[in-house]
Amino acid sequence: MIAVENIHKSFGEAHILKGITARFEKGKTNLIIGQSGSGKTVFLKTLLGLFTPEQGSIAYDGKLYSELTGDEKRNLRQEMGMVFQGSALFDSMTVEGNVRFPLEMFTKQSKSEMQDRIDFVLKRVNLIDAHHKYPSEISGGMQKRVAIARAIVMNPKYLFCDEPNSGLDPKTAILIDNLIQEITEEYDITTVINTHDMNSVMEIGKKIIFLKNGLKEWEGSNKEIFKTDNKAVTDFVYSSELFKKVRQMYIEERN
Ligand SMILES: Nc1ncnc2c1ncn2[C@@H]1O[C@H](COP(=O)(O)OP(=O)(O)OP(=O)(O)O)[C@@H](O)[C@H]1O
Repeated sequence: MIAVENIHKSFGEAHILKGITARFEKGKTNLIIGQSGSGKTVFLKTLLGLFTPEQGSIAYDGKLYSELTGDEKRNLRQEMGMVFQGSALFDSMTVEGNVRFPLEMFTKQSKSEMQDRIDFVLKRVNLIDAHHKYPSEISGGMQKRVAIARAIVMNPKYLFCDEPNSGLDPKTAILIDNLIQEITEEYDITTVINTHDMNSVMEIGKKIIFLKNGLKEWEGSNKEIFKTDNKAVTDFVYSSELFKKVRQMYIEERN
């Protein structure tokens, strides 16, 4: 579980995060949604320890980040997996090489231990025949699977995903969402996902934090988001005609 209290982050005069308090639960897919520029990426990077907030606190499973020693902070970083927007694979490395990279960087495992772990995580993300291919030789959906395999190879307690669906067709996007959800539940990971994708909200939004202008405007689940009368949330969720119709049907059914 990650508990955030009153987080503020500015860049010069620009006050981006204006006092966010939130909890991200273990074994759940926690989604951060909000319009472009609302501060989602800055928030995610702050949770990852890439940005230092000027005010407020973050506790990882009860341990306050500000009270950790340098070694403890390094250990914590190794417990964090990250799936970047656009996969961010190393083009010059094979699928296996990409997944091996964190193991070589951060562990002293033998070659055979590494190979066992690589085989295990690639199988877990349903990539069996792609070990020796290069990123340019596989599809976008397969690249995401490699990025997920690389993110979980160190057995993380925390998994952060920035727009994991960007660039994927809707069907592949749902498969990737479901994979992230299954892995989160199976390994009891605290997963935080930044997304614009309303399909993701509906499919895996077990807990949703809606940001507006650097503040938490609303929180709830995918079931609750359809019932809310919060105008900022409904404007965001129902900006598409399809979702407007879904809401209308929901309201008609309710009456
Ligand atoms: N390193 C930085 N230095 C200065 N300003 C920044 C920095 N990173 C982000 N910002 C500003 O913070 C604001 C919020 O940006 P952020 O990337 O968090 O938005 P977002 O909600 O993730 O948007 P999107 O959905 O488009 O990715 C923007 O105005 C952006 O210009």
